[in-house]
Amino acid sequence: MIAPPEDGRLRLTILGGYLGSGKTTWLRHQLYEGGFGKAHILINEAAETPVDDTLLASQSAGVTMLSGGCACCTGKDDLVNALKALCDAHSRQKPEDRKTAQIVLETSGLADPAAILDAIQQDSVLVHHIRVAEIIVLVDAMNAADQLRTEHLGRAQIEAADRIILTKVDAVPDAVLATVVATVRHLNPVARIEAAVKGEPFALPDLPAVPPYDLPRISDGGEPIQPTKIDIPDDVDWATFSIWLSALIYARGDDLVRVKGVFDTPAGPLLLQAVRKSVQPPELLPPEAAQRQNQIVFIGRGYKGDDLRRSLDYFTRG
Ligand SMILES: Nc1nc2c(ncn2[C@@H]2O[C@H](COP(=O)(O)OP(=O)(O)OP(=O)(O)O)[C@@H](O)[C@H]2O)c(=O)[nH]1
Repeated sequence: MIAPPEDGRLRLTILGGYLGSGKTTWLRHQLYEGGFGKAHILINEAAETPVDDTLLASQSAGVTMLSGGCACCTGKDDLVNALKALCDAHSRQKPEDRKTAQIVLETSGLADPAAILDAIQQDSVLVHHIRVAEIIVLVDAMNAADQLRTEHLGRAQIEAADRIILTKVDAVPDAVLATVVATVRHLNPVARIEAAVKGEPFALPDLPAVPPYDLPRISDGGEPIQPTKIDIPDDVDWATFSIWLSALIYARGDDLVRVKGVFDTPAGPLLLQAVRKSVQPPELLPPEAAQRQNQIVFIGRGYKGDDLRRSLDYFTRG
């Protein structure tokens, strides 16, 4: 998609990418560097998980959480209404502020950016007030092989992009990176391909010419990926909980695509997360996140939420 010239409409950037691909990390860095000016941020998380707004609030003009489901399907109306509200506010701004105003939509990891673009273009009000400037899609170089072989959505996201940013390139050897680049290029021959490490731009090295991953034919009709939120009891024994969580991720990491939780600790709210079997170092959050503590969200397929709850209960209570 080629962005039309400036025409007084409010500029929107759609930031997509599969679950855990690094969207919040990248956006945080861009906002810190002033990359999107003082943009208004719309966040649509797959599981009402509770942290991205606190991570992004301080560097933006404002943050709106869209928690009524994925913005490309069940949450489409919420997205359209939120965009209309922002258009209203934009039309009341002073002319000099209107020129620089913009929106960044961080989609849920389960959203197809093409469907979001379609929803905007199909709305007779939005199409006159919003200009979709760019669709940026982040691709996790560490997990791309698994995701692209098995997830139809991962491929659809890449196909929809104007710009693709490969993330976690610090964690993969050049041989893997070369195959990821070849695969992304095969899926979307026209998008610009860049790379980043924890949000910082990273110059791609000269990579050998290699064939793309062999991608089997898959349909998008498989078992849907679902979020399950579990409240962790305040009196949980943390050592036992950690063992349970590690064992669960080790045993079921291929089904649990994403795990994200915020826990109350004496040092403040602590964010714990994993992308498939890769558990990330814990991160202390700003104190505002404290109201959402002791909740963990699992996003995946092939298990029932109640089974997870029972397993945790059994393990931690003996
Ligand atoms: N090594 C490495 N880790 C990264 C990089 N970018 C992100 N991460 C880590 O990957 C994990 C997921 O990053 P997020 O930014 O939360 O990903 P997301 O796409 O916003 O996740 P969802 O909103 O749940 O889909 C975090 O633990 C990040 O620290 C990177 O370039 N290198």
